Amino acid sequence: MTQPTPETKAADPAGTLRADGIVMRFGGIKALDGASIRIRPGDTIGLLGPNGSGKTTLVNCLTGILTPTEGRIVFNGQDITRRTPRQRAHGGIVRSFQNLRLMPDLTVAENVAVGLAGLAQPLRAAEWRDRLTTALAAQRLEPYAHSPLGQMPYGVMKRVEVARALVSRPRILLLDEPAAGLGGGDWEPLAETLKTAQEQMGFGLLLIDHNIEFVRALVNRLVVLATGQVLVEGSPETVLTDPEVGRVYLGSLADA
Ligand SMILES: Nc1ncnc2c1ncn2[C@@H]1O[C@H](COP(=O)(O)OP(=O)(O)OP(=O)(O)O)[C@@H](O)[C@H]1O
Repeated sequence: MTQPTPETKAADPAGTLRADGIVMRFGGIKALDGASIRIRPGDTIGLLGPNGSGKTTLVNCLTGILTPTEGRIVFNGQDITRRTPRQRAHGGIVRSFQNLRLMPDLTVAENVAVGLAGLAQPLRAAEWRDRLTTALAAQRLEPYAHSPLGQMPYGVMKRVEVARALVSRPRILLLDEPAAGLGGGDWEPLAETLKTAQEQMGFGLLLIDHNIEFVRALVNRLVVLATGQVLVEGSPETVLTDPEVGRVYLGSLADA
């Protein structure tokens, strides 16, 4: 089995987000049991694991929706374990949600612009427009900018959700199942646009998705959770051929 690599704090570059030894209890349930992860600027990491293994809980701890029972969240060398989601978003830790939180009666551009509403500093009009235009272009949404979102195909809606996260220029982007519900090759435009945006903007990306092809198209490192602990981490090639990962996770996908 591939062992998680011990990583030293001293090696963290500026803008690194890390979770150290996170335990999260919900009453009698231990959703996380000492999980650690490190996301550096420029990293692209896929977080995999069976249903209920703690993936969303870990992301919720990283973004401040949950305060862990034990362990620390550190960003840019500072302990942010008790900071609110809003404070973390102002620092550049941005997420999208597993279920779309879009407004179908507003246009595509208006939905993307919602991502600018919570910025720490109000933007000048020119900068506001520039960010919106860049985010729409990054997700190839210009042709739909002025159309009501509710009339768009599902694949476009998923790209709107990502553009809404990109518009705030994240340093760390956390995506929870961005390709969920995209059948066939419908995930490919999302993977392409996201990859290009990540390369151009240089943010650290942590991605949860059960679509292994989609994840492989985007990430250069995989972390597999099982029962709230990191089972394995490493390159996609190493992790996906690990017998333990096959048994605990990939087997469950085949059964689904
Ligand atoms: N708010 C909560 N209250 C009680 N139990 C919770 C809560 N949130 C998560 N859990 C439990 O914690 C465990 C981990 O859940 P989590 O949603 O993090 O798993 P996951 O790996 O994201 O699963 P999935 O792939 O199905 O989204 C599960 O047993 C779940 O039922």
